Amino acid sequence: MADVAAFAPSPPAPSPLAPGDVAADALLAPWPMSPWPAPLRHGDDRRPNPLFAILPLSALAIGLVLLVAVAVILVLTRRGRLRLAGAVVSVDGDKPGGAPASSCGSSARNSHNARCYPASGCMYGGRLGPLGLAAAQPRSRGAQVFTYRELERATDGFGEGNVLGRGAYGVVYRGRLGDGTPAAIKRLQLDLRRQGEREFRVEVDLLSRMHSPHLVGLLGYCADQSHRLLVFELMPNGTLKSHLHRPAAVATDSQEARSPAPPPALDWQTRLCIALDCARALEFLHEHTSPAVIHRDFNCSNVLLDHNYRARVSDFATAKVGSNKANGQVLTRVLGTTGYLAPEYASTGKLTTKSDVYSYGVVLLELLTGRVPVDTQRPPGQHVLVSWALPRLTNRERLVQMVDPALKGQFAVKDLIQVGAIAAMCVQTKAEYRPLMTDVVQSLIPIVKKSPVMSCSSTPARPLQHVVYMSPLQKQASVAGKAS
Ligand SMILES: Nc1ncnc2c1ncn2[C@@H]1O[C@H](COP(=O)(O)OP(=O)(O)OP(=O)(O)O)[C@@H](O)[C@H]1O
Repeated sequence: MADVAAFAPSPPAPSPLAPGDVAADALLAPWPMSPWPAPLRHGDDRRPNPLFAILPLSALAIGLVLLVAVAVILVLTRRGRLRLAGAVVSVDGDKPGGAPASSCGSSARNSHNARCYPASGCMYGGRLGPLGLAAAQPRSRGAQVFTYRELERATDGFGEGNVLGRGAYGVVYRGRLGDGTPAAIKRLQLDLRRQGEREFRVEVDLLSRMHSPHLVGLLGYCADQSHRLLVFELMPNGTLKSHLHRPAAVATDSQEARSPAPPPALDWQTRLCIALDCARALEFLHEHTSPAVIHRDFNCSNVLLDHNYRARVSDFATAKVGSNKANGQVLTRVLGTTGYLAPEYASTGKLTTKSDVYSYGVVLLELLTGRVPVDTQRPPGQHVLVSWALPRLTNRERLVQMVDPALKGQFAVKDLIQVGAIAAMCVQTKAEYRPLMTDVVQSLIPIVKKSPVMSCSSTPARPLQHVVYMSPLQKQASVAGKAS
């Protein structure tokens, strides 16, 4: 009877029905839908159904098993993610199968300010297939969301004194974020047709997912009402253009116009390091992302230099995520900068990663010669850098003569010939003959490494101790300089 007492219901509340009515009521509907057996009623002397004891216990056991299963799945998923993230980081290294120069393991030690995010959402990172990684990774981690007021405070109310430069889509200000981080804050000018909105979205979308030490980092953004701002890592040494083409930069860059003295010309070693950094940036976009990203506006004002003159590629406003079609072509309206456009892209709008390779070749020529891509002030035949340089790149004597006079002959002719050959390949008229950026990287690595003062992370703005090459004219000038 003890069993019966245990399952006996509490005394019924006083009922408005007569005793006979209660019985009739119970007969009509004894919990018809319930899976549980009906409890014994007063005066019922049948033994209780044993299911009463078994079912709650089995439910408890099933619950426990489910909990353990969920916990195991969570642990396995997390391990898998970490492995994927490790692979993302390792794709950007020097050694084909070894530890990457800029991997997380070495990034803290490297003085070139390498950044990587082992657990961040690098949707496009790694040769890991287009969808698997995208599905496994969170969308974004690094980019913070700022309010307009925060960025207004960071730039002293967007004061003219903080202007770093002006681009087609807006003004870039130097700023200091609330936590003290220096930043370059780009305030986009949206016109009535909200032009600039697409560019804003593309930059946020791509840069918050792609992380490479060779791309400028997006710290955050602001989309407060009609304001659109992008917050980048500050690159203290500005654009490559401002170092290579000083007079043009002074005319357009108010910040640098106020600088007391122009910085010394970039030396040969620094130029080689910049060339390699840029090649790695494009290699990352083309080969280590899926689908490939085509920068579409690679030029020397989109190459920014950090405090060690290490280069990072910026400005993804017009970047295009390549198609997965077999021929890898994207048909698009022609955007980009005069003098850097690949001929097939300029004439037909057919965009491929090889269009970026051509633009890279032009930048390489600028590094070698110190000339701008198009200069109508020069004598006839010398207006367009590529057409002027191409026949000279394969002739040793003429190649040496075309080198930037600011280098004062301080370069190794052997290296020059090799770099000239790479440039010649990149600016070939036929896109299919141009190399892949991976090939360019692999060709540049030994040239950069074998240099006697090789240290891409050292401060470069100092003359080399040894003169590797000096033309007779330069020798004369040097002797005259020393004598005076
Ligand atoms: N992260 C940064 N750190 C330091 N300076 C920067 C940074 N980003 C941009 N700048 C400065 O701001 C200028 C304008 O940059 P922005 O990206 O808006 O235009 P651009 O690339 O020069 O030209 P366009 O957008 O028309 O192609 C640059 O030339 C550079 O001087």
